[in-house]
Amino acid sequence: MVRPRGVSILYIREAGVAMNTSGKVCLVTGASTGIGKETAVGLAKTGATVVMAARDASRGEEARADVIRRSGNPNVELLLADMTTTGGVRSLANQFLSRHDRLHVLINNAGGVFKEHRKNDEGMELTFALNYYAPFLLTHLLLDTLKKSSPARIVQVASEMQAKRLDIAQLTDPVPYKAMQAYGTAKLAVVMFTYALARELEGTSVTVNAVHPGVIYTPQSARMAPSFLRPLMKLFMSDPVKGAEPSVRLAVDPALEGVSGRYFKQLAEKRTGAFSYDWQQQDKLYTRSLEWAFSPGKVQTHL
Ligand SMILES: NC(=O)c1ccc[n+]([C@@H]2O[C@H](COP(=O)([O-])OP(=O)(O)OC[C@H]3O[C@@H](n4cnc5c(N)ncnc54)[C@H](O)[C@@H]3O)[C@@H](O)[C@H]2O)c1
Repeated sequence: MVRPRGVSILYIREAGVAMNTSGKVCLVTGASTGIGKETAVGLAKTGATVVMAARDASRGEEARADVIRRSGNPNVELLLADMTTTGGVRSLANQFLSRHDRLHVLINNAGGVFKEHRKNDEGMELTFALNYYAPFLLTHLLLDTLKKSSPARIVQVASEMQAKRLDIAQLTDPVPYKAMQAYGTAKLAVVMFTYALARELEGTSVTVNAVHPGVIYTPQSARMAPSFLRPLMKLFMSDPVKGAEPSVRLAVDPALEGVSGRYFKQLAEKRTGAFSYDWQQQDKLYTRSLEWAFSPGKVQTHL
């Protein structure tokens, strides 16, 4: 492995924490733009090997070169996958495992809103597939490796925009489809998954936390608004460097060692809605998701 130029312990000014991550491997999804790309820069600055997952080869390569240039760390890799499909997520896990037998930090960052109702080949609506199911599946495909590498951390990039409750029977293909409602439901599911997984991982040294990155001007937030409003949004919203700070901190701050099953609004721990803490609902969601992922014949989504 090539050592990053200069130092192995860096002071991360943005996150305000000192850490040594050289020799550690971090995987960041949705790393070619926005918060994910800045998270890759932040982690690369700590000296870690950073594996960036992206969908598009040329955008991904461009982003990788930029992360190397800005961090001074040459140990930055790129993997390609479309995370709206089960095959894409499995391919990402396989590509990762064919290169690495250790994973210390998994940042499930890829996300977005599909304005139109679209489904993947398995009949799963795409906003749900990308924001909830992809992180669920990827985490499980990499869980043994995370355990083997522990202490290890999983960071789920959620959102403040969480639905108040969810109906498991309606999850995979909500009808009628309302884009922001589907996004809020998927992000609630991510938070509930975080709490359930933290319980599953009790007794191990693998932690999992969810985070709201703030209100950040990125390609995704820009796409959600009419073009005439974008300059104004850019003026009043935070930039992606700020949006990456919470993920970087949750990934590597030594003060958070052992902290698990929590939700952070930027850098502060917060409570989420009452429904998210209902462990019976969490378990229902978890069990159903395991069936989609690992029981042949049950991947079809109408339940
Ligand atoms: N920007 C905000 O204000 C805000 C607020 C709350 C939560 N978030 C969350 O932060 C995360 C990052 O979003 P962002 O704002 O940086 O937006 P972004 O559009 O810059 O980043 C999203 C990333 O996900 C990737 N992605 C999208 N579809 C994909 C697919 N099918 N396969 C693989 N990768 C795919 C994109 O390539 C991109 O790199 C998302 O999970 C988003 O929901 C953002």
